[in-house]
Parts: sequence; C-alpha cells; structure tokens
Amino acid sequence: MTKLSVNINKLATLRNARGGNNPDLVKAALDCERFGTQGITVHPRPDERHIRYQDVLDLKPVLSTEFNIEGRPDERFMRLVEEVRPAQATLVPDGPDAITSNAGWDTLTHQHYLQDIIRQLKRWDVRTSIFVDADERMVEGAAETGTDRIELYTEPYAQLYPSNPAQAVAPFVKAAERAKALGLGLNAGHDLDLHNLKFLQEQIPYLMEVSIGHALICDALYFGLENTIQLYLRQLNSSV
Ligand SMILES: CC(=O)[C@@H](O)[C@H](O)COP(=O)(O)O
Ligand SMILES: NCC(=O)COP(=O)(O)O
Repeated sequence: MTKLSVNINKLATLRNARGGNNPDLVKAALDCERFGTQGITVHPRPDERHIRYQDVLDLKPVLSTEFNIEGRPDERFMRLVEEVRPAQATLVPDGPDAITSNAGWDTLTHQHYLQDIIRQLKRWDVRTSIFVDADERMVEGAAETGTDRIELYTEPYAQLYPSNPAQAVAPFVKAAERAKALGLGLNAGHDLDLHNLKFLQEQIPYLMEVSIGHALICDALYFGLENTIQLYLRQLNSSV
C-alpha cells in the first residue's frame, strides 16, 4: 500500500498572509487525518515563510498519523528533530534561499556528511529518508549512508508526464528497482497531482509513501479538503 502524506506548507502560507491564525494549522492537520490521510508532512524553511518551527512543536503531540519533517539538516533542523522525534525525517539539500526543492542530494559527494546525520537520527529512533534524483548512482550512494528510505524527486516526472508518460516514468522505475534491490524503502514527492499520481503508483507499486502539498491544496480550493484527500487516496487504490 502506498501511503498518502499531506504536505501542509501551503496552508501555513495562507495563514501567514494575514498574520493571524486562519486557517488554524493544527486544526487543518487534524482534519486531514480525519479525512483519511495517512501522514502529515512539513518542510520548515529557515525564513519560516510557511511552516514555523513552533508549528512543528505544536503539531507533534496531537497528530496520530506519521509525522514527516523535511529539510536541510542544519543545526536548527536537527535540534527540532531531536525535540520532536517524528516518525520520519527527510533530508533535502535545499539552500536557505531556495524557492522550492529543485534537486536531490549528490549522495556520493556528501556521503560522509549524510552518514553522520543518518547515524544521529537513528540514535533518536527517527526513520530516515534522503531526497534523491531518479539516478541509480545517487540511489546507490544513498544506500551507503545507511538510510532507511529514499524519496525520489518527482518534478522531472511531473514535467514530462503530460507529453510522454512512458518516457517520464522510465528513469523512476529504474531508480526504484535499484532501491528495492538494495533494500531501501521508497517514497516519492514533488509536483505530484491528480493527473500523474496513479500512473506513477501503477509503475512502482511498492512505493511506500507519497508526500503531496502544492497541487493537493490547490485542488482543495475547488473540491474541498475532504473530497480532495479522498480523490488522492483513490488514485493510490486505497480502500475509499
Ligand atoms: C522536498 C519537497 O519536494 C517538498 O518538501 C517541497 O520542497 C515543498 O516545499 P515548499 O512547500 O516550500 O515548496
Ligand atoms: N516531499 C514532497 C512534498 O512534501 C510536497 O511537494 P509538493 O507536492 O508541494 O510539490
């Protein structure tokens, strides 16, 4: 079964636009859970333009599904993960000024660095995932770090999918097969939506989790949050 983890960054963007607490992020996350999501993802960035570090602290005690914190493992991120002990930490290489994630790790160049971080996260009993491009060499480098899982960076898939689905998915299937052969768990995310999700999941049925934010929250403007989550779960063949 492929789990859906709803990324609530965009709800925090909306909340921050007016400086108040509307929408209430904690309530919205709990509603996502009530509507069927199997996880909540946040990606606090150093400028706190959407998720604030305090949001992460507020969410942890109330969530009942898998909490996934994504980000660059700088000192502040690591302190947060140590305090919150989420189900999963996903390491993303974004610089502080990144508009959004735009690449996976170079797991060969940064192998020792990642090994140290993974070791530390495991001491805290946090499952680890490393954000990587669909490149077998990067998957192999990730396996060397001792990580539990990788998350395939799916923007290139999403870009090419409308014109050539088979070509778009081919490198992802190859990378996924390599990950499976190496014993790595597999997640995927970035720019997944109601059009491209089903095909990806059909081609890689052993995908463990997808984290989806931007498109899902945009869809919720039209369909409502509850219906939208149900629509995404249906794409993943969940029993809804
Ligand atoms: C790692 C990843 O692909 C997502 O976390 C994405 O970066 C969302 O972040 P933003 O909501 O800041 O675009
Ligand atoms: N890890 C990907 C994620 O959390 C959401 O990315 P997006 O759907 O906002 O592009």
